[in-house]
Amino acid sequence: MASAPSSSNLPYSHVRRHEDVPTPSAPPTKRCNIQSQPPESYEPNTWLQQQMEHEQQKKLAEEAEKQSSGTTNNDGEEEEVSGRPDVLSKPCGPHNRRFNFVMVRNITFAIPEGYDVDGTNIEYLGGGSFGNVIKTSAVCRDGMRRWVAIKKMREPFFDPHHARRIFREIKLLQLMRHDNIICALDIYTPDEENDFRDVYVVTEFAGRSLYRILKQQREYGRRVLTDEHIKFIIYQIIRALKYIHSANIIHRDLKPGNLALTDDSDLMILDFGLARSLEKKDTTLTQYVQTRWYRSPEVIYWKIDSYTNLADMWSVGCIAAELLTGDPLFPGDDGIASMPDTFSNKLITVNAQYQRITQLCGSPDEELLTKIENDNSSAMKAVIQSYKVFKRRNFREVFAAYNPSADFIDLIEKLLVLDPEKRITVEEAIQHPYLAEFSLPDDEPRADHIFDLDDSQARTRFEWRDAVWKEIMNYRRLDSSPLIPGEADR
Ligand SMILES: Nc1ncnc2c1ncn2[C@@H]1O[C@H](COP(=O)(O)OP(=O)(O)OP(=O)(O)O)[C@@H](O)[C@H]1O
Repeated sequence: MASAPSSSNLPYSHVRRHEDVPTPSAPPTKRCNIQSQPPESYEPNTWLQQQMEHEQQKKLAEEAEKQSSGTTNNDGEEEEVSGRPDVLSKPCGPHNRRFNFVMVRNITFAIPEGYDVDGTNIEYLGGGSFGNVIKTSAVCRDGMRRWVAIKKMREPFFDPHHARRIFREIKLLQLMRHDNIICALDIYTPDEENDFRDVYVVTEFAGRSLYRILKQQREYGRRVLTDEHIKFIIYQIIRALKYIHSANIIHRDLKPGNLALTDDSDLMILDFGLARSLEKKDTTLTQYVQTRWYRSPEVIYWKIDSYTNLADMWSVGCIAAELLTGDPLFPGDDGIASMPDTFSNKLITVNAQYQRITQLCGSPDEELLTKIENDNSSAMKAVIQSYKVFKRRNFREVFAAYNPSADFIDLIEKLLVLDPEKRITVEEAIQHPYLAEFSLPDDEPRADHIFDLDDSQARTRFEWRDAVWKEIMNYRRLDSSPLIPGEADR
């Protein structure tokens, strides 16, 4: 494998390192006079951290003021973290581990013995439709203490569809081995087999999500991601996709919320809940799989025969443009995404987003309309033809205010192409001149085999539950996995 380019050429490290972390029991530093503007030289997360500490300071000051004026908070608001973290359960679950039960934002997290459960060191990272995530740290088998993210799955066996999603995510988090892709460090449950309800997946804490960084940029009206950061971020996404696509997997949910950035600008792709294998014909390959704003036109509008991993490349184009401008490229009306996925609803509801896409990328040409007709129906073609027709715009003019390089424009022009068959592939994108500064072909690995997710057969939710149980039982711990007490002596 070629060595990483010398750090003098790079503003940050090329490949992720597993950094040691300071002992988290140290009290958080209290700072005063924190600048509201980022200093000239900074890393995005350092700046973000400062803003968050600033906000925290303000909150603490407001609370202190309330208390001194006798107006204590009696409105029933819960503390962020509560519980009795020093009380360990009896050994339980499939591996007879002991757990602390800690309440974070009204959600009880079972945290295995050996992890840091001091409330002041636990941070709530966020929650989506499938789980809630907290950050803490743990001493690992290689002797290092790492920050970790613990995801408690939300009602994992609610129905077969949901259970399969959890199964897939767990499977992929074990199969993926790449610097820019999150992998599982621990998978556990405190439950016994006959009462198996909760699933926890532990991954290395990968930094702040790009969604948060971009949101803070907007809120503070200051661009923190430089052109160099943007290029390095795009390079790392494409480097990861090269690996993912070579394993015949489509991510299907690339968006800023699923990308995390460390202080060194190392990027990790998170969350493989919607990923699927390319080979399997799968009825859940619906139009509603990707987050709407980053979804490719062939996923939203026309038939999904040509829905290959090129849909991920469209998402990269949307993310790249958002990194440049700071704003989502095609913000649609998300409220309508909850409507039933019928043909007519799709046509009614997609209008706003469709218009935004075609205003920039142009309406389908005759060649694409013919493909749409062949893959779908003449009715579908007629509906698409009934929409207002736009000509593709000159990207250089559209983005001129942001001063992008000619190479950047050339890359996004090749990513944001309506016809997936004409869109740039990941193998082509990684060789694009825009990324030449970072590209090291010998250090852009492909997967060494095609991943078999073993998820295509129809199963009941109980069968999926059994399959997840087996995954927990058979999970092979890594050197970077948290140490199970007593394990070091074995
Ligand atoms: N390893 C990690 N490091 C840093 N942040 C993380 C990590 N894992 C998850 N997060 C953050 O936790 C939050 C919620 O996680 P996640 O997106 O996995 O939940 P979800 O229910 O699957 O969400 P969605 O509905 O988008 O699929 C997100 O903001 C994400 O950035």
